[in-house]
Amino acid sequence: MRTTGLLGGSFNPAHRGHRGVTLAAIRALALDGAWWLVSPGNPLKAGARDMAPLALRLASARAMARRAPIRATDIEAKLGTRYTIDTILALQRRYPKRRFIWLMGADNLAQFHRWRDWRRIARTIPIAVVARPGYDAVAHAAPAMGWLRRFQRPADQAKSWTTWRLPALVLLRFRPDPTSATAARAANPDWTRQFRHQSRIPRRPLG
Ligand SMILES: Nc1ncnc2c1ncn2[C@@H]1O[C@H](COP(=O)(O)OP(=O)(O)OP(=O)(O)O)[C@@H](O)[C@H]1O
Ligand SMILES: O=C(O)c1ccc[n+]([C@@H]2O[C@H](COP(=O)([O-])O)[C@@H](O)[C@H]2O)c1
Repeated sequence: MRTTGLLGGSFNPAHRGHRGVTLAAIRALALDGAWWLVSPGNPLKAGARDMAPLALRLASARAMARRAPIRATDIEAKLGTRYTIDTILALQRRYPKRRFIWLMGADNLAQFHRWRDWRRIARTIPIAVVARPGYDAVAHAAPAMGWLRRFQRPADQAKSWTTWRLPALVLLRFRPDPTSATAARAANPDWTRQFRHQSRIPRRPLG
């Protein structure tokens, strides 16, 4: 049984924080690897004016995932899903022999109650939340935590996540990484330029 972490995101662009927290989560959860689901469009960010085209965000994610057990994918575009609940159900159907865990940063936990069918997501897949600088208090006070807290598992048992009854939530704390795509865009507003020539290269399918 292969175990895979799923990190959904805009990756506008991908940065070292994505790579660092994914590698740390792979270790903490004893995963075989992780897939980055580069979103065709976060439903809560519809109309964001500085959102680069999917092909360029995917190219940046592939570059950042290089030489790591991480696959950067546009699988949501291929599946035709945009809402996380639909993506998870489709992936579980398509890969019945694989066990998935949903990874997200603490900032996303603060918004989680606004996601479509968020309680159903928690009943469908275990969730690992990664601490993010500045979001500790926000995450603990997150509206979704009012319901999720009772399903929280100790971080020192994280490696046994495949045995957990759902819902199950674990809060992982590594050395917090302050990197963000907002800061990366501010430092390099023209970041898409370096990926323009790579964005049409096809990749082998997920195994
Ligand atoms: N430095 C980080 N520490 C912990 N989690 C992170 C970090 N950077 C990104 N993530 C998580 O990775 C996922 C995808 O993030 P996303 O692509 O939106 O990057 P971002 O840096 O949060 O972007 P932006 O600054 O544009 O909001 C989210 O679950 C987010 O919480
Ligand atoms: O399903 C939803 O309603 C939903 C609402 C907001 C965000 N998400 C997902 O959350 C992930 C993180 O998005 P982002 O833009 O914060 O990187 C990404 O996979 C989105 O598709 C999902």
